[in-house]
Amino acid sequence: MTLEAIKYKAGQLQILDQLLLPGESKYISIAGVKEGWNAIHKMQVRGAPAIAIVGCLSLVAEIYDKQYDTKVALEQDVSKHLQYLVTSRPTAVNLKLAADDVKSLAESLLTNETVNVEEMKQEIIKSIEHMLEKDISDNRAIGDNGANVLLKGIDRPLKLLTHCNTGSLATAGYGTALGVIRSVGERNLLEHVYCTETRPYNQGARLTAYELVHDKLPATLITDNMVAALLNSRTIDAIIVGADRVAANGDTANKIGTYQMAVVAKHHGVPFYVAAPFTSIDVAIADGSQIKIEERPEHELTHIGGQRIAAPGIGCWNPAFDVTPAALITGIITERGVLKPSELTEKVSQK
Ligand SMILES: CSC[C@H]1O[C@H](OP(=O)(O)O)[C@H](O)[C@@H]1O
Repeated sequence: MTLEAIKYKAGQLQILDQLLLPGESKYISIAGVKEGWNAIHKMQVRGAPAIAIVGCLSLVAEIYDKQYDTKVALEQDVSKHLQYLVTSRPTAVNLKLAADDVKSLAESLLTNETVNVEEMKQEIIKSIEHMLEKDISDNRAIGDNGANVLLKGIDRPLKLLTHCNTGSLATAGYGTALGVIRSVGERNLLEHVYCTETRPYNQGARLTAYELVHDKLPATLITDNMVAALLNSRTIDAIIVGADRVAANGDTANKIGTYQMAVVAKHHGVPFYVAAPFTSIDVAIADGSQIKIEERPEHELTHIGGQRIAAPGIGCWNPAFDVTPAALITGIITERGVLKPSELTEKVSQK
C-alpha cells in the first residue's frame, strides 16, 4: 500500500492514478501541462492542495529542459501555461492562488535586471518545488491545531466522523481533516473514526478507508445516508471535513454531502469543523454564493467500475461540491490556528 499521491524529482513528475485505487497502485508520468491538466480534470489526482501542487509541478516538467532566448519569452510561456492549468477544475481555489503566486514571481523576475533568463527559470522552478514541503508542514500544523481544539477540556479518546478524502491522497502528505484525525491518533486519543463512502466518486470508501486501514486506525465505513442515524444512535464528538474554497465570511465549498452533514450536526449539537490551509481560503469572494460549483459527467453517477447502476434514460444532476454556510461551522482549523469564520479576512491579510 502506498500513500504518496505525488512523486517528484528534478523535473520528473509522477502521480498515483487514484481512479484505480484501492485495487491497483499505479503511477503515471506527467510530462507537461497537457498531461497535468488531463490528470486533474479526470480526477486521477484530486484534492484541493494536490491539484495545486500537481498543476504547478506539471509546469515545471514542461519548462525544466526548455531553453528560452529571452526572459519575456519565458514569462509569456509560464503565463500561458498557468492560464490553461487553472481551467482543469473550477471550484478548488488552491491552483488559482498558486498560479497567481507563480505569475507574480515571473513578472517580478522579468523586471529584475540582475537576473538572467536561466536564473529566472530556476527561481520559478524552486518556488514551485517548495510547495511540496510547505504543504506537508502546513498539514502537520493543522493536525496539531485540530487535535488541540478537539481535545480541549476532554480527557478521553474521541469518536470522530469525516467526509470524502482529505489525507495524503489529497495533499502532498499527512492531510488536512484526516491529518487532524492522524494527530489525535498519534496522541492515542482516537477511539474511533467513521468515514462516509462519499458518492459518486467514492473518495471515502476507496481512498479514506484505504488510508485508515494503512495507518491501522480504528475505523468504520458508512454510507452517506447514514450520517443522521449515526449521530442519533452513537456519540460522535465532532465532525471534521476539508475544504475546496473558503469564502471571506467563512462559507465553505467542499465535497457534495458536506452541507447536509453540517445541518445534521447542528440538529444534534455536534461540533462541525473545517480543516483547511490558507491556500484554500479565497478572501477575494465575499461569501459562498460566488463559488462556482463544478458539475461532473453523468456517467460518474450512473456507473460504478464501468457497470451501469442507474436506469438508462434517467436524468442526472452531479454537482461535485456544495456550500456550507459559516453559521453551521464551529471553527476553521488552519496552520495558523483555529479561526472563527468571522476572523478570516483579518487573519489572511496578516500574510
Ligand atoms: C484536502 S482536499 C479538500 C477537498 O477536495 C476534495 O474534492 P475532490 O476529491 O473532488 O478533489 C474534497 O472536497 C476534499 O474535502
